[in-house]
Amino acid sequence: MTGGKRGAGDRGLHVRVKTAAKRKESSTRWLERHLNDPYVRRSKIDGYRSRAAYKLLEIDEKLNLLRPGLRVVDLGAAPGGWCQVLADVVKSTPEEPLVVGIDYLDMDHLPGVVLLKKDFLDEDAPDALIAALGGHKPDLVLSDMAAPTTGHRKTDHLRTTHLFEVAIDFALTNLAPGGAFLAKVFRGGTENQLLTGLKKSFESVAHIKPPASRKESPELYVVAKGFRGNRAASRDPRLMEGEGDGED
Ligand SMILES: C[S@@+](CC[C@H](N)C(=O)[O-])C[C@H]1O[C@@H](n2cnc3c(N)ncnc32)[C@H](O)[C@@H]1O
Repeated sequence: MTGGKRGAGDRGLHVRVKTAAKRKESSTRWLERHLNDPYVRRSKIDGYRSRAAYKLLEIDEKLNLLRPGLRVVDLGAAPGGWCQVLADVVKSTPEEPLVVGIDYLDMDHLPGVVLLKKDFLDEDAPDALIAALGGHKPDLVLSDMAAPTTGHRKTDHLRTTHLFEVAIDFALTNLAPGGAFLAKVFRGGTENQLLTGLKKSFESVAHIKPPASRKESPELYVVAKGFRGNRAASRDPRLMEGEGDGED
C-alpha cells in the first residue's frame, strides 16, 4: 500500500494534554537550561548542528561502532548533528555518499550525505533509503527518532517505542551481515520484549546512556552489534526464544 503508514497509526494519536500555561512554563525552562548547557556551547564552537552529536561521539568512544567505509542510515536525522559526525568518520564524499539521513523536517544540505525529507513511517521509506544508498545494504542503522512530546509521559513513551519497533524492523530486514544497530528508547517496561527479539539476531545487545544525554531525560540507547543475518538467525539453535546472551 503506497503512501500509507507502517504501524498502528501512532502519529494519529492526537493527545492535547498540555495547556498553554504549561507549554509557556516548559519553554522558558527549556531556554534557561539550553543556554546553560555546556554541550550546547561546545557544539557552537565545534560547528555541530546539535548537541546530539556528542551523544553519538560518546557512544562510539565506548562501543567502537564507526569506521571509514561503513554505509550508514540515520533515522530521525534533523538537524543533522549525527550526520555531520558520520560523514566525517566514515569518509563519505559527494561522489560516493555512504550516509543517508531521513527526517520529515527540513535539513540544510550536508556534503557527502543524502538527506531525504520524508516520514520514516511511510510505506515507501525503506525502499527510498536503500535506493539512496545505491541499492547497498547498510552496515549500520541508527535511530535517534523521537515523537513530538505531548507532556503525557505514557503517550510519549508509547510513541517513541513504536518508532523504535519500526526501526528494528528496518534494521532486521536491511542490515548487512555483521552490521550494527543503535536506537533511542525511553526507559520503561515495553522495550524488554523488543530486546529479547534483538538478542536473537545480534551477537551482543547493550544499553547505554551517554553523558551528553540529560540525566532527567528518560532516553537511553540500545546498541546491537554483530548482525547474524536473517537466515542465520532462523537456523541457529542457540537463538531460540529465551536463550539470549543476557548481555544487556
Ligand atoms: C532528537 S532529534 C534527532 C537529532 C539528530 N540525531 C541530530 O544529531 O541532530 C529527533 C528527530 O526525529 C525526527 N522524527 C521523529 N519521528 C520521525 C518519523 N516518523 N520520520 C522521520 N523523522 C522522525 C524528528 O523530526 C526529529 O528531528
